[in-house]
Amino acid sequence: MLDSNTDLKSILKDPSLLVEAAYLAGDWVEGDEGTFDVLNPARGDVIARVADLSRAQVALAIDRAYAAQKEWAAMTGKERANIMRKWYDLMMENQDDLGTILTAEQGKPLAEAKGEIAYGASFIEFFAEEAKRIYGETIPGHQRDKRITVIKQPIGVAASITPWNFPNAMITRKAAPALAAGCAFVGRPAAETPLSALVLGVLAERAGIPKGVFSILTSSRASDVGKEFCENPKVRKITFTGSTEVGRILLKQSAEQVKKCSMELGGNAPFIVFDDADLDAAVEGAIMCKFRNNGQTCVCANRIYVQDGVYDAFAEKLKVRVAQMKVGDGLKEGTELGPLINADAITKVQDHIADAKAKGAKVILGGEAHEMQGTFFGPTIVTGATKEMLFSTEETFGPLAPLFRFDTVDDVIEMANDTIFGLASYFYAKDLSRVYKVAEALEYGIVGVNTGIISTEVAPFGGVKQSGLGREGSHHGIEDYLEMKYICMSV
Ligand SMILES: NC(=O)C1=CN([C@@H]2O[C@H](COP(=O)(O)OP(=O)(O)OC[C@H]3O[C@@H](n4cnc5c(N)ncnc54)[C@H](OP(=O)(O)O)[C@@H]3O)[C@@H](O)[C@H]2O)C=CC1
Ligand SMILES: O=C(O)[C@H](O)CS(=O)(=O)O
Repeated sequence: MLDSNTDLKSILKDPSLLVEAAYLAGDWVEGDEGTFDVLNPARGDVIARVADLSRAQVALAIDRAYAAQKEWAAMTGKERANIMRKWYDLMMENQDDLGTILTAEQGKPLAEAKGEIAYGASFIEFFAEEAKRIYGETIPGHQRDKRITVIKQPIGVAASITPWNFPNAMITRKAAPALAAGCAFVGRPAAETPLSALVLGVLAERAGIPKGVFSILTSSRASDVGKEFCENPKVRKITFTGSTEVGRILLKQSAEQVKKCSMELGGNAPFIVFDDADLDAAVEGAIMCKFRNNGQTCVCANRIYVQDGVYDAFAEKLKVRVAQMKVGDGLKEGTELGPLINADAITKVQDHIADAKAKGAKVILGGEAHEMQGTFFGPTIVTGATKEMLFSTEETFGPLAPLFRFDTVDDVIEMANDTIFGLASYFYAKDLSRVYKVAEALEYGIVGVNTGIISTEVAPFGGVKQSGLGREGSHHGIEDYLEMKYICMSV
């Protein structure tokens, strides 16, 4: 475990995986703007000083990506797949170290961090296989002498901006389909979590991904990098995961050059427990769904709706289970809830609790900063939640579970859909006709039925309404990196 006398390198099996230079088109470079600090959220101390690239360096990476992409796209799908497969293997061989680096900079418990590495790697494995299956089609001609063929080609250079909450998987979920399609990839990781991104560069280099095809561009100036990505004509695709607010900025900036955009934005997931649900299973599902990554996940349950007849029983069972959850340093054995990412995250949780209390909600568990101080916060449950409270309209992004009471199926569908967001939703019920009715009525891109975990590389992940554009993962995920070309031939 990391303590104040031990640096991060010393607890890695392969210390060369921890790098502070940026990976600019196959070269490891210093930042023209110096360095910026990476903190361990569990302790608040500096664990690395990472290259702070200038906008000109970002532009250079794009130039090189643009040049390298042609040769990468010219390879067969199988050639690209073989290199990507090696990249996947290296990630899994180094899963422990990658997990340790992730926990040290992001805070989530080590078991969860290792789980994220396997999840992140699964996108590389999956899309490496898809590289061989980028099929076109033939369409019967509209005239006797016409033959119509449709081919799919890589868009070109894809630029990605990703958040701190899944510092590995949010990058691989974009880079893997991009590379499989034959695009080059330039990625800017969140300033809070650049180390998990840079190690992907180390392993990409070891796997033999050609210079220029994959870059990790660390910078403390998110908006400068975002502008370069959107304004540089050599970038043809913008892919983003993060808040709806920043998504809107990137969409506006991309409009000038009509760039293709994929947006995986905020959520406000309803989690519904009907009176015929298996309550114990619903409690376990709610815990996984709400407290995964300490609530800092855009598919986390944000509003928990419980039907009148089982409300009190569910609240009591949830309280008993959540009270047992162990809060601590993610690198410490047995920790189930790590710290939040920073002080702003704590403030947001506190604001949501204070607002709910002022409007009549009752805190039945937690509600206060944890005894460990810093950015630790005790898991919290409030009852008597109503639509006037802040968490009805805003993502809390923290360990707060508000319980709303409802009466009928129609009531809860109306409440669940009463939001600008539409990413993930969940419900627990047994009655089959109710299951179909509710699954169809929820205005969300993802519906979990009798499960609190829906993330997998084989399914299309994404939202409707202001939760985003496009889908990531599954065979659909590669389409966002391909252009369709129709060839009309007269014979
Ligand atoms: N969909 C999801 O998975 C996520 C949703 N969110 C939601 O957003 C809220 C705020 O979290 P936060 O991390 O601040 O999310 P942001 O949307 O602000 O950040 C996500 C990424 O965008 C970068 N960024 C910020 N501003 C710009 C800009 N103008 N141009 C280009 N890139 C930019 C950030 O960089 P930097 O880190 O350097 O600021 C980060 O890499 C959360 O509470 C949650 O509700 C947050 C994260 C993930
Ligand atoms: O893949 C996931 O489970 C999530 O994408 C993480 S997030 O984007 O919902 O936060």
